[in-house]
Amino acid sequence: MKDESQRLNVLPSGRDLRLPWHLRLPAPLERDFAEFFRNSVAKVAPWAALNVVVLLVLALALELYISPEVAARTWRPRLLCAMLAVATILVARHAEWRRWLHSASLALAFSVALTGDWIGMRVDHPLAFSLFLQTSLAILLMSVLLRVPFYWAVTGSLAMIAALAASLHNSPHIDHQLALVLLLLSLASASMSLFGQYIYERLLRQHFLSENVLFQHRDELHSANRVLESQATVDGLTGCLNRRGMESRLNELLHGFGRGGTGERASVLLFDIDFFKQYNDTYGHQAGDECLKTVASIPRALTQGDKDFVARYGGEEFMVVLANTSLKDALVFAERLRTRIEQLGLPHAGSRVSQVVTISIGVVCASERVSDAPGLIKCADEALYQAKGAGRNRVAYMSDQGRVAML
Ligand SMILES: Nc1nc2c(ncn2[C@@H]2O[C@H](COP(=O)(O)OP(=O)(O)OP(=O)(O)O)[C@@H](O)[C@H]2O)c(=O)[nH]1
Repeated sequence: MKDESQRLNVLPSGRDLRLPWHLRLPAPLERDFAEFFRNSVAKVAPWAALNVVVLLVLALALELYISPEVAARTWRPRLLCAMLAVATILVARHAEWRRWLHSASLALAFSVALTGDWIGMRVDHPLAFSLFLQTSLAILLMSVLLRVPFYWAVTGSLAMIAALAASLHNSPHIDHQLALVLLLLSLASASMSLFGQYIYERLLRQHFLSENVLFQHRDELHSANRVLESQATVDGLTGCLNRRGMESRLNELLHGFGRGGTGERASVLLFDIDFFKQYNDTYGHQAGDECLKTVASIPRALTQGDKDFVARYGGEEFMVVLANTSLKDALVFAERLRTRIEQLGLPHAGSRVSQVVTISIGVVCASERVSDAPGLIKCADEALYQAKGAGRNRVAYMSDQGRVAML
């Protein structure tokens, strides 16, 4: 019972939206998410990188304030950071380079952190230790502004704090107590930013999953609609258009032909299998179905234009519409169709006109006189009726003047 309901419920449900605590999604979704994430990061990366440049300029101003000598010694690492920030902007701008975006962001964050540590070790000034706090700043930049994926951010933060600890250990100006305070401060800001990063990425993944499920719903609905649409316009037995499909295609094709509309001249052929009732009576209804399928396959194979089509008009009555075709050409087509079906040689013992299955055809071409679908069908029907009356297995047509004649 449960299996049955699962089978019927092909659309994803709310349960598919649940996200595990570790945030990882199944492999194909994870790949799509990575792409989605990079694109979302790309939107903020230029601003984040610009932010870095502004911070570097402010840091330079601070150094100049401390001593121009300090600034003179630190321009190289600052320049490297600025260059990396600009590189990050460039990477974010090109879709094909974006897969390097997170690596570029991490490189930038490391440079910011290491620059601070490096300068801090060399500046002999009580304010020097503030430069060590760039590790915390870099972690914040990386996690919040540059949006490095959570697991990368955790690894990157640990590496930066380890680098900070090593720098502090080697710095002659900073005593152990101050070093511990700096480390704890960095750890505290790193945990805060990582927590924020975790929440942010969770929300982003949730949003991505919801969108994904919505898209799946939309695709399922589209394909269901396509199936329904084709079921509504195609005849199940012969695969031709049904009457509804025929009417809409014919109206679309003619659309105001002869009255300044966008439609074009078309010829309509209506044909009917001769003595089909007797065929059914002689060979049975199932054989009758097979006969209908075989007969329908001939005009379908003969029509070539994109806009031409074959429709099952009624039980054993079919319609062929030839777009942009004159009456003369339509009559050539009709005669070829009649001959091909006769040449199939399907035995028809009940027929009074032949030993094999034959058809009668009525043809009309759109003109100033008749240019709409109902008018053309009526004329083709009238010609078909006369073809039957004249002995069947023949083509009759209605001229532009409205007279029916035999081919
Ligand atoms: N096997 C089968 N027979 C069908 C189908 N649809 C309609 N028919 C049969 O087609 C026959 C049509 O009979 P009529 O309208 O008298 O036409 P006819 O016997 O071909 O006579 P004429 O058109 O005057 O030559 C009927 O016996 C219907 O039962 C179908 O899908 N399958």
